[in-house]
Amino acid sequence: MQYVSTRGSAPSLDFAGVTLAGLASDGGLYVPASWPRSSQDEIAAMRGLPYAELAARVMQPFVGDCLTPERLLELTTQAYGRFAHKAVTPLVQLDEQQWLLELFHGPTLAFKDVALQLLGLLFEEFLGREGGTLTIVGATSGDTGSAAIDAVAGLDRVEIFMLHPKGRVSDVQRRQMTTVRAPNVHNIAIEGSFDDAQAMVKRIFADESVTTKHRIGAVNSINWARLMAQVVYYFAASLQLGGPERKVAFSVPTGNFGDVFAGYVAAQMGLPIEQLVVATNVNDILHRALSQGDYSTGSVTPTTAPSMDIQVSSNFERLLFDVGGRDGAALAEQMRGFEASKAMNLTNAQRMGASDLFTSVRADENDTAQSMRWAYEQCGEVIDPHTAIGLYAARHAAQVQGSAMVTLATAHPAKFSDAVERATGMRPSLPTRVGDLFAREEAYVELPGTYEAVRDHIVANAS
Ligand SMILES: Cc1ncc(COP(=O)(O)O)c(C=O)c1O
Ligand SMILES: N[C@@H](CCOP(=O)(O)O)C(=O)O
Repeated sequence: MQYVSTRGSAPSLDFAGVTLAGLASDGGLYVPASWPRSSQDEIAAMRGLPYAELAARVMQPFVGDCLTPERLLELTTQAYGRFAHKAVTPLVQLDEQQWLLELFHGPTLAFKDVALQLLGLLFEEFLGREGGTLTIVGATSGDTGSAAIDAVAGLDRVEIFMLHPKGRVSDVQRRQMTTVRAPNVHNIAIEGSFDDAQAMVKRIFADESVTTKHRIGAVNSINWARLMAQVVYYFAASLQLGGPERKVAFSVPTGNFGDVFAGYVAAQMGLPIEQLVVATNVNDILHRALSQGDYSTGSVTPTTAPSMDIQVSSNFERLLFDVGGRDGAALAEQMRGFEASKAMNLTNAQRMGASDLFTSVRADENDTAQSMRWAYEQCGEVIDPHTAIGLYAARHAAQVQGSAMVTLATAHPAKFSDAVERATGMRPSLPTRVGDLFAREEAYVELPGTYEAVRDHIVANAS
């Protein structure tokens, strides 16, 4: 399997290459040169497989000959061995039509663990073969940071610098990052928003004063391997609910468009998906883009779902590339315009292409709280604000008769216990597996929100 850049001019790479590269050298994102397809019989034959085996089966075409099937299975078995639930991503039924897909049974209590536990192992595997080290620079609105740090803390060949927006992540999220004391982990709180942090990360990849000295890597969903691992749970849920014979719809709390793009990939692979509902909070650029073609940024409003407080949604570029006819030169031009003006209109082809599978719903803070209350009072389920936005969207999207609707439950409610308690009167407690988070000492530096300050700090501290 070869991968091409959405901006058309970076060299194509194999799976090991894209895993270590993160971002393409032309500023684009890597996608498979073509989508591997499975027949309905092949998909049906995956029913009943343990999660690690299903993962290896679904991911093998993307990995190609970079890993043998046996080695891939060893890695998925190791990655998912740390999950607290045997099913890894269990389904919970809410009513006749609504289901939750719980993605928070990993070590850091959010869906990011599903991909990052594997990505840490892939880094070790490929760096072990090639030699050398990787300096990871990442941006987080809370969950990617903790999951990535957990996955790479203590690794010999990897060092991580994680940027989070100061004061805009929950206490649990911050502590999950800043209490990890390993020599290869560096936490940075910047003045500004997640978008500011993400823009700095992308800029570092293009900064020769850094890249000539350090091999820069990515743990954000700009890294293809992240998305690939997230495709698997769409298969897992569908197969349990009668797929591939029955079509299933998914509602996905969305920020950087990675999780929902993984659903799109599952559909391209042949998994029958009825609909993908893009659920946003008041930072609703994706809702405006999908419903009106208007992809223009505003300022970011802090909400009770901080991990979705995002305006510039990295992976939307992957969708625009695929539904817009895979014209890298044209997309590069369109993205240059967007980067200059912070606004763009989708082309007709992009709008029409996206509307085949995607719909969108926006939930404000009131809707989010009400959704948490509904889940608790009507179904006995305590859910976090991000999941609540997904569930609100699932219940308000134009329904397709008869299909099961699965909301991705992206974080454990205890990561956002203040917001959950305010909405439901019930304070969720942290599972014991996260340990004594509030007793441990934190370590992080605070930097101004300028690129130069962050770059200089990384250069001065990278080994
Ligand atoms: C809990 C939670 N839900 C939803 C999202 C949005 O996911 P994505 O950025 O893949 O769209 C995030 C952040 O990525 C998150 O941390
Ligand atoms: N919500 C995310 C933001 C980063 O998204 P990613 O999926 O691109 O890593 C977070 O929790 O950090």
